[in-house]
Amino acid sequence: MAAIYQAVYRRASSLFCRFHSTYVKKMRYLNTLKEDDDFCRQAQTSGTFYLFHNLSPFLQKVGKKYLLPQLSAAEMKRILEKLKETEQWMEKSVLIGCSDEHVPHFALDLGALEKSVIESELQGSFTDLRKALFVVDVKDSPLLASAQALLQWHESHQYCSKTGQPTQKNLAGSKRVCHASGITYYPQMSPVVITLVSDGSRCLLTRQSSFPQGMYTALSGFCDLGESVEEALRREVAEEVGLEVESFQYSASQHWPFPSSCLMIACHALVGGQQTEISMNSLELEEARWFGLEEVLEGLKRDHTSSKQDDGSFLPWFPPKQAIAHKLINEWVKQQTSRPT
Ligand SMILES: NC(=O)C1=CN([C@@H]2O[C@H](COP(=O)(O)OP(=O)(O)OC[C@H]3O[C@@H](n4cnc5c(N)ncnc54)[C@H](OP(=O)(O)O)[C@@H]3O)[C@@H](O)[C@H]2O)C=CC1
Ligand SMILES: [Mg+2]
Repeated sequence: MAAIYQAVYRRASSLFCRFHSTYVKKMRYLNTLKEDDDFCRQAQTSGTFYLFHNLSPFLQKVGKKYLLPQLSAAEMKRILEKLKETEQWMEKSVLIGCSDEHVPHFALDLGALEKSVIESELQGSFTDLRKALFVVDVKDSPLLASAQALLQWHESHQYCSKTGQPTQKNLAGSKRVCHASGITYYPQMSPVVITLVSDGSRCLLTRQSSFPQGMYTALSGFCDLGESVEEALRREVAEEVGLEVESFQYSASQHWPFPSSCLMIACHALVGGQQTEISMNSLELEEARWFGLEEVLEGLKRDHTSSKQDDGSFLPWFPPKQAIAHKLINEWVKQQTSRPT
């Protein structure tokens, strides 16, 4: 009985919170969808769907642009009918957001179904995320990354790690439950500190051997269990380049889906003017060096194609604006150019 009252309460509060801002109403609506399967099932009939196929998002190329189409529930049903599948498939979707007008958005992976039929029917193609993320409109990248990450999490958490029994997704896909052990599993992100180290007039950028040739970025590292962001930042800078951080400042954070979901916590760090000699951990890094303002300004003008020189060498370039390292580097340039001379 309590569950019914709870559901009625939630619906009533979401309907009568007219005094709240659009944002608050939106967050409360999304929370109700996550908590109330019946409410979410009902909402699906008026929702929109982003399609994936084995974790590759469906994109449509229009001219030079790559669009991220949203299918209506009716179009979703038509596609499933064409594939001779039942509407039940829609319940395999996961909630990834909603519009200000409370139209819920879902992501659905049709990986078990015939890809070519869907692509020809919808006039587009399923595209690897590592490409898709950088060709869609930059405002769509975070949604694409989180949708794919949530679908990937469900795919890799089909069984309870305690009982080995299958786990069940709730309608919105915000959790999975093992009914044998009663354990609830929630999607996780691994916290990573990414740090642009500066000595006041230079910034320290690094390369791993796995990076595209010529690309340098800020150093980064996963937080160990039990570590604060501060402790992880100091440890990673000491571990990777042998320097001691004197002070640091939080900048911003970002969900990053590669290789699996990380929460990038971006900071600027200052090292003491005297101890700036880098001792690089060559197990982790291929290169780590100081960059002056001029060299950074030049690098920001390049990308992976213009970096390559006629003699086969590569001039430094930096991650694109979809990566939070780009923001750190631009903030450092602003700091440098606004310093009193
Ligand atoms: N968005 C952006 O601007 C940038 C994002 N990144 C991302 O930051 C992440 C971390 O960068 P990286 O420098 O490689 O990290 P680290 O410096 O921590 O080194 C990677 C090592 O961390 C360990 N590790 C891997 N996964 C995890 C995990 N989930 N939790 C704890 N430890 C882990 C592994 O060590 P072992 O093999 O010993 O287990 C791995 O070899 C990467 O996913 C990278 O894609 C990096 C730079 C820029
Ligand atoms: Mg690292």
